[in-house]
Formats: sequence, structure tokens, C-alpha cells
Amino acid sequence: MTATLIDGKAIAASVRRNIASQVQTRTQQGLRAPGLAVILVGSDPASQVYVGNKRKACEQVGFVSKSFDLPSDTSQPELLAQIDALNEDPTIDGILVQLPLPKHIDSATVIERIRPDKDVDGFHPYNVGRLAQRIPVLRPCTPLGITHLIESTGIRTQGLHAVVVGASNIVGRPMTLELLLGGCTTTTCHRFTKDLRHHVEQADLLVVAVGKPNFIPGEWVKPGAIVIDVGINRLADGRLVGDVEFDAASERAGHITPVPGGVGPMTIASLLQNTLFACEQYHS
Ligand SMILES: Nc1nc(=O)c2c([nH]1)NC[C@@H]1CN(c3ccc(C(=O)N[C@@H](CCC(=O)O)C(=O)O)cc3)C=[N+]21
Repeated sequence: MTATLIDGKAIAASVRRNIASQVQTRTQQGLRAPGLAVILVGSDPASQVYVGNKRKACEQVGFVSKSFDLPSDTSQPELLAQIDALNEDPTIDGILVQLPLPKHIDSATVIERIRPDKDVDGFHPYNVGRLAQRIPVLRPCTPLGITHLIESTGIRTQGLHAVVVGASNIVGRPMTLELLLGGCTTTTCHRFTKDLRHHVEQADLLVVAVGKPNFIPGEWVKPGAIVIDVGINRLADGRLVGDVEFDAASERAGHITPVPGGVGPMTIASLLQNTLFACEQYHS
């Protein structure tokens, strides 16, 4: 069996076209374009690339994007003051603080300072709580993007056994909440899980977000499963690989996401969707 590829790049491009046309409709009606503020503290090269991609995507769909590049020695009170100013700025619908933050800054405090109606990452406890209670509003971008990728296969998720490997606040946990919302029976695996292989082998739907190259052997994949690989790992030779052994997994899976070109581009598309949502539902 050879898996069908889930083309995240193409699906994300179609989401972006749809957003661009909605923005055009707004501006033709004399309404302002959605505004996103992206804050980067420090100069981690990977973060600079991601932030650059987010800013580019914003401009492509006609959003107003405001960039704040703060030095790595920015104090926590200074960062909070910047967030307060953006919370009050009526031209800003979304505030994104790129993670990870330098060690002297407490990310939970920073996330909680963003007004929930501008939290387009969906990380504020208010937004996570809304998702947990099945009344979602702004949803974490990577799990939201993955939900759209799964929908694109046309497979109904109700009753499937979904296994999420990784339990981070930004991917694993909210992913499990999305899958519960979709009617899956869910298992969340993490660093203390015993017999990971046993759980993975049960998965009709497998989402892996651990950040270790080729962490999941292809032979663990259940025949016909949907496999979503969130990992983006750069090898010594410069190649990008996911957390799943792609070639071997493709022999068994029914559908699989590639790396690159899978989950990553959808994460950015979801950020744009959330920003448009905040603009139209909260600030218009
Ligand atoms: N507050 C916050 N929100 C985030 O959403 C957030 C964050 N912090 N910190 C870092 C992670 C990472 N992330 C990615 C987004 C897009 C790609 C992406 O587009 N990847 C492409 C290209 C990969 C490459 O060439 O490096 C792909 O997979 O095809 C990857 C990773 C968002 N994150």
C-alpha cells in the first residue's frame, strides 16, 4: 500500500486565496483590513525565518502587519508594556509573540497578558478553555490547521482511535482537544508513556509532535492510518525531516503529510484565519 499525500502547501494556498478575497470584500466595503502584530524577542535564526514567513503571508492576503523586533535583553515589564499598547490599539486584531522566549521571561505571564480577543495563537487559557468545553473561538493554529488537513481527506473522524504523541501546550494538548471535538477516542502519549509502540499501533489517526527526527518507525503505523507529522527537524546534511520515518510509514499509511510542505504551511494559514476571525467577530 502506498499512502496518499496530504498536500499542506496546496491546501494552505487555497485557504490563503479565500482569506485574500474576504479581505478584498471588506476593503471594497470601506472597512479596514485586519491587522496582525508579530513580536519577536531576540535573534534565534529559526524564529527569524518563521516570523519572516508569517509577515510575508500577512501582506500577501492584504492584512496590515506590524513587526516588533525586540533585543534579547528586553525585560519582562518592557514586553508586557508593548503588549498593553497593542491590546489598546484599535488597528490591531491579533498579537503574536513568537515562542520560545528568552529564559528570563515567563511565557505563561506573557500569554495571559494578551487580550483573549486578540490571542490569534489561541494559547490564552480562556481560548484553550473554550476549546476544552466545546465552544471554541480562537483555536491554537497548528491543531486547527491539522483539523483542516484531516477534513481534506474526506474521512469522517467520529469513532476513530486517535493517538497524539507529544503533550505540549502549543500542539499536543490542544490537538487532543480538537480530536475529541471531532468525535475521536483519544490517547495522548508523552515522555512518561510506557510501551509507546503499543499505543501507536492502535492509531487510526496518528499525530506526532515531539521534535525528534524519525522518532516513529514506519512499521509501527497501522495499515490505512492517517499520519500527521508535526516535526520539523534539520539534519546535519541540511535535509528537513519529520518525526515519522516517512518512506516506511508511506508503505502502510492510507494518508500522510510530508515534511516540509505538510503541517507547517497550514499553521500559518490558520494564523491568518484566526486574525480574520478576530477582526470580523470581535472588532468590527
Ligand atoms: N507564538 C508562536 N506561534 C507559532 O505558531 C509558532 C511559534 N510561536 N514558534 C515556532 C513555531 C513553529 N511554527 C512554524 C510555522 C510554519 C512553518 C512552516 O511553514 N514550515 C514550512 C517550511 C519549513 C522550513 O523550510 O523550515 C514547511 O513545513 O513546509 C514551520 C513552523 C510556528 N510556531
